Amino acid sequence: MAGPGAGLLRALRGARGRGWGSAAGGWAGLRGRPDKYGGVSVELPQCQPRPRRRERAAFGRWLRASVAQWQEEGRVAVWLHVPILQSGLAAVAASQGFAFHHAESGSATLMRWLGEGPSRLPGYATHQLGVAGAVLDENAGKVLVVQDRNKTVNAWKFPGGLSNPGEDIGDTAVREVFEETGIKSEFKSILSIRQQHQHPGAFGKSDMYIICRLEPSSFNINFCQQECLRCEWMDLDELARTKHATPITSNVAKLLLYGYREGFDKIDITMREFPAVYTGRFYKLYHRELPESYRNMT
Ligand SMILES: NC(=O)C1=CN([C@@H]2O[C@H](COP(=O)(O)OP(=O)(O)OC[C@H]3O[C@@H](n4cnc5c(N)ncnc54)[C@H](O)[C@@H]3O)[C@@H](O)[C@H]2O)C=CC1
Ligand SMILES: [Mg+2]
Repeated sequence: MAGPGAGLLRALRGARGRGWGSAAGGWAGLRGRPDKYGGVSVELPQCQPRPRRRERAAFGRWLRASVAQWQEEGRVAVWLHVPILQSGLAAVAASQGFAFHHAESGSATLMRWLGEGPSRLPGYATHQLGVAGAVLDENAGKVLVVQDRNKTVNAWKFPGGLSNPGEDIGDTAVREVFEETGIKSEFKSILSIRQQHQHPGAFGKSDMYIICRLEPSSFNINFCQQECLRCEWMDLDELARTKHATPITSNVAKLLLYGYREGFDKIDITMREFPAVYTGRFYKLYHRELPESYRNMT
């Protein structure tokens, strides 16, 4: 058979080459992969075109029989990974008690709890992370501030933005400051963390907003016209007093001024890096200064 339907039919006929006459149709060859929590995970094949009524009906029969089998085996949950072009199968699964757990650009993951009592399956991402940089020129006592082009109230704030997947906090601050203002800088510490729920800019999810202390290594502003209306080096003392700043910016400006005058050790949450035991990667631990005698305690 030629044409775009060939891949789908081949995939659906499965490893054993069973035809559409059998109850499960081509899905008979598809197997679930057990996970360590007692659940089972199924990847539906990537194939085109969209499933028609006959394929959806065969999938529904296969799913019903498979779920009954997994229940008999004592499995507590089913995870179903559905490629976006097969989204019609998500509707079939929904009619059998499945619900969306999360989606990436090319696929959706559905879940169904089979265990006793209410579902104990964990939710997906609950927060987005925004990071801003308070870049302080210590010689001049000036701090870098911007006004957002897309906000109705033009209050001063620190340049910043959303973290990319897999990006460290300090790297987001340095990148966003450079993209929005053209200023190069180095991460020194975390100054504050704001958590806000049901955030309109986070599609109703929670928002974590971290402000870092950065040290500049360049001083000529070349700000992004799309994102910013204005960008300036402002006296830190003035930023701490002005009414034309967002409340978080005002509070952190006061904190930064206190550290500038009395010593950054009073305000800094610094970072140390450690090897992660399980993944073989490194993680970053942020905390207030810990004296050497405590660090090396055994
Ligand atoms: N209190 C403060 O001083 C402020 C804090 N924040 C925090 O900063 C972080 C986000 O910083 P941003 O500078 O906003 O991020 P960002 O610098 O990564 O920019 C986000 C971009 O996405 C665009 N965008 C956002 N939603 C969109 C949508 N629905 N459709 C089309 N385009 C969209 C925006 O116009 C902007 O260009 C958050 O954590 C937020 O809570 C943001 C503004 C003020
Ligand atoms: Mg921004």
